[in-house]
Amino acid sequence: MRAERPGGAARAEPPAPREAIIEVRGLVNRFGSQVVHNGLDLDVYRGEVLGIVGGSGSGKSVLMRSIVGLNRPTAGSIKVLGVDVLNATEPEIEAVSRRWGVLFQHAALFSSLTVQQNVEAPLREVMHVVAPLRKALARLKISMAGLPPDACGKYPSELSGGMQKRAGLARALALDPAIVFLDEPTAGLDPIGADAFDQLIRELRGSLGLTVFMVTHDLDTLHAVCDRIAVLAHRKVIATGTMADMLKVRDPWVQEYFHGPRARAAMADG
Ligand SMILES: Nc1ncnc2c1ncn2[C@@H]1O[C@H](COP(=O)(O)OP(=O)(O)OP(=O)(O)O)[C@@H](O)[C@H]1O
Repeated sequence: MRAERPGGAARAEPPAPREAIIEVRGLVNRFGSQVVHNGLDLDVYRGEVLGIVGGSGSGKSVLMRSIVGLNRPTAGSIKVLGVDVLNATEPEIEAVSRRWGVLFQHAALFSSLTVQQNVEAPLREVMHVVAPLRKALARLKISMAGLPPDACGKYPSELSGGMQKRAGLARALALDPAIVFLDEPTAGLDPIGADAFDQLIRELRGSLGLTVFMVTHDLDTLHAVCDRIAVLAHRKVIATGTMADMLKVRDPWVQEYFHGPRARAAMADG
């Protein structure tokens, strides 16, 4: 929307302030003598796709697991959609966790259930949705994830890696989440499958207004899908910004990662 100046010339309105829907402050994660995070701060803004990068073992998965309640941090605070998840009551945690979906690295589907049953599971267990509606909603999510109708009756072992990821995504979308957490969504996919998955994430973000928190090593994905990148190193988030911002960061790991030949190829393809 544009406002008219008294003189008639159009003036752009200032951008709306960004709303942080995940706020991590002073996060510490220690396993025995190993300190993985030490005073980590991070904000994730509503509607953005944030890519989390960092060397192997830098604590990307531990960060994601801490936010979704699968890892109890040693210290710090985490707010998701305004809820202090480390100090909330059980009903508060249950309510807020319905508002996010998680796609784990290996999709983590129940192997003894069909795709349809996998996607129905949260609708049945969390929302107690009655069978006919549950089946219809599951079919909708499966199609939103780009799977054909005949995938509904298949077991995970009958699907390709890319289809398993899509089924995992369909399950993550089951409860109409505000936030989706993706752990290495394109790992193990061939380049065409990875591109298609990138495109799907972009489309879903656009159509559903999702906020996406994505752990990834995939430079093409960072370039194609992410609005912002957060770099984990030295037990903290050492830089956040766009791909262009990353090129200016002086840390040696960031320089090597974003200036290397693979990064140049990803930029050139974009
Ligand atoms: N439950 C746990 N108990 C002990 N150590 C753990 C636990 N979870 C994670 N770690 C350790 O924390 C460190 C960070 O692990 P994490 O899986 O978050 O790394 P990452 O950045 O996701 O790595 P990668 O890119 O290789 O997947 C690793 O050294 C790992 O061994």
